[in-house]
Amino acid sequence: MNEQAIIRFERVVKRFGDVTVLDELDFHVDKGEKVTIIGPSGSGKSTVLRILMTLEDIDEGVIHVAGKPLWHEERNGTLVPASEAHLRRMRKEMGMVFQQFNLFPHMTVRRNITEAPVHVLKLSRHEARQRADEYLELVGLSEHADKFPSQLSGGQQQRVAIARALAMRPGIMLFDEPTSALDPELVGEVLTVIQRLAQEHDLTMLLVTHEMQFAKQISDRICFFDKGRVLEDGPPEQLFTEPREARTREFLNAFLNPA
Ligand SMILES: Nc1ncnc2c1ncn2[C@@H]1O[C@H](COP(=O)(O)OP(=O)(O)OP(=O)(O)O)[C@@H](O)[C@H]1O
Repeated sequence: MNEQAIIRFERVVKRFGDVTVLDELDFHVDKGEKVTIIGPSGSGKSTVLRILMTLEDIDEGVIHVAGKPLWHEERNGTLVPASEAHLRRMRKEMGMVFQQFNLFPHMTVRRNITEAPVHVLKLSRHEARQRADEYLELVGLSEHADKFPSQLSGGQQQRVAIARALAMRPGIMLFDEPTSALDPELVGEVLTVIQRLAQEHDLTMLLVTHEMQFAKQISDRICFFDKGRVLEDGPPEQLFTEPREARTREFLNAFLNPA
């Protein structure tokens, strides 16, 4: 067992009806590690992130986040299903950036960022505003603070979504295909922000992306998912150039040399 792990899945099963999406998944991310999940469509990549954000529950197994069970609580030495209060506490450990930016359309950019710190962390409006401005600067959008999301490009909206997640100061950031809804010319600005975060901040990052070149640059480790399990993982220089498994090779060949 890996004691460094800040995220640890142990024999996690997730089913949707008759379909087993995660099949006794063992998976971990160490503190400070940048990990990218790649794999075929339907292999369970997004489900892993959605389970971590408590948007989906699990059928079997145990997940630990920051040393505590996520979907369970310890009562009298045994694990029982987590209460809503426990899930709320655990959610604060993580921030998530979705494919669709999910900003509140009727709020300004700054307000989008201050809402959760005020309501969840109980910061004063003044503190939350200062914090919002700090993160808007980090994502290069200070001059857009008073605009509404519809007045921004997709790339800018996604950078606001990143600032919004960071404003909760989570130890772990989850990115679910953060550039796949963007026009190609807007992908770079979002990747640049994520890359800067990876290099300059002491965050644990777990990313699902089809941007292989980017994954190679920022990741400490790549996990190849197949049928709800990690088929193989390794540092990018190894996994992209000398994958051990035939399935990984097939996937990478099809991906890097589409017909
Ligand atoms: N809420 C749901 N209800 C029913 N089935 C679902 C639900 N969410 C996901 N699935 C199914 O679970 C499987 C895994 O989905 P998931 O989104 O995790 O795959 P993925 O590896 O992220 O794929 P992609 O690269 O296409 O996004 C898919 O077959 C999907 O159709």
